Amino acid sequence: MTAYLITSVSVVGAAPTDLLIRDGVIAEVGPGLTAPDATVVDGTGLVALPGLVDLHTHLREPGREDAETVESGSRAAALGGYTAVCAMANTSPVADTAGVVEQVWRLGREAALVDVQPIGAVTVGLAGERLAELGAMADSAARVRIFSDDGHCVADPKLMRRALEYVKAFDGIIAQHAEEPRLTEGAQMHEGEVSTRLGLIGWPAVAEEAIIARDVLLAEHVGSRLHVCHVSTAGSVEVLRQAKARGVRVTAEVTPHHLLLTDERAETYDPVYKVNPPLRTAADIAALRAALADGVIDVIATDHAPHAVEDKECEWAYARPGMLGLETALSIALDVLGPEWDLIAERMSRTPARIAGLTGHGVDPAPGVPANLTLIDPAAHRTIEPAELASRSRNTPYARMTLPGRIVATFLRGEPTVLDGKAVK
Ligand SMILES: NC(=O)N[C@@H](CC(=O)O)C(=O)O
Ligand SMILES: [Zn+2]
Ligand SMILES: [Zn+2]
Repeated sequence: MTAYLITSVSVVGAAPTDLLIRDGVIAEVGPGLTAPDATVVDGTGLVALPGLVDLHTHLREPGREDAETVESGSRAAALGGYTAVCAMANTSPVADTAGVVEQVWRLGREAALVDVQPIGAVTVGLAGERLAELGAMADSAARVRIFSDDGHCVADPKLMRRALEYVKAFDGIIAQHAEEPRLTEGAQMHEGEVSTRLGLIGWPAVAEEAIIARDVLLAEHVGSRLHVCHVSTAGSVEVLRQAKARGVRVTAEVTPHHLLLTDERAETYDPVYKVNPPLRTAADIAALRAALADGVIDVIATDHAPHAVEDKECEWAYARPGMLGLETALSIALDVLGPEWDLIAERMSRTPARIAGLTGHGVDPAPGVPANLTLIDPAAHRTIEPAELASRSRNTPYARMTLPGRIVATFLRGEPTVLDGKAVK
């Protein structure tokens, strides 16, 4: 194994120091280190963060390898500064058995660009009718701890209750896509002034808020862990704030796009802006940003949702919802939060690693710690060109936008997956 000496790097915003990586771990931290056998990486002007961890990634394999594969999504993740991603279960076949989650886990190991932690489905085929083999997935080689029907809501309260009860035995989590389906039939975008003007059927904020309110009560009743996916409204933040104040075991995520983009994007009729939950209003964005700062929202998760050209470059009504996120998330966080490195490390690495139970991730560089880290140049800017992304899909909402920050290097257990801003393999 090659040793790496990263010189004059700011660790999570602190004064510059050197980091020596040897045998997969951080061997030494301190100014003026020497190591003749090590490859030197000049860290001047760069910030080192614990490798980012994404709680919500769609890798599309098995089933839609034309849109993304475990390998292409892993490469996109590494280029975005990630060292671990949790892969959602809405594949084809659905990841609702030990066999499928083990296949995804194995593909992740083979790609060896990030740690791929499969999420298991809550219900068979995401159909919302009966529980999947949660125990078998938990006991499998993939050691699944997070279960989600993401893409669909576990709408039946009895099933949701049983799922929460079931995973309690192994401290599992149910990650809910909060959408009351009866309130979003035919919905195309956020229900509000813009949807009225455009004449599109709206997806009301209350469809999300009603499910979160119900689920925090169920989680409280059962004493189980609930995670709320892609929180998008100010009202959801208030429900979560109250639940957390009561001590409910609930965590929540927000996506980069819900922190930046509003429903006015729909005026372009460009389906790249179609996503679930939909882009909301400036007031929602303000509430989400405040909740991220004060901890009511625990993490930024990408909801990286690659889609093939034919599923996206069509009429708005027929386009699939979802947008890319892995390669731009840190830049959006930097744009939205500013150089608040400790907060960024907390929301994008330490807390998601803790929620997912990924030991060895989400730990700041220090002697003896697994060398999972990313180096960012905060002063650099880059213009997003969809064709240059590592993802197999092109549906980024940030095309031709100039964003702050550039990932210079990412290390997974001491081996670079990205160097000089380029994927190593
Ligand atoms: N976010 C989306 O709009 N789409 C996701 C599913 C989901 O996260 O609900 C997808 O799988 O494409
Ligand atoms: Zn979802
Ligand atoms: Zn999703």
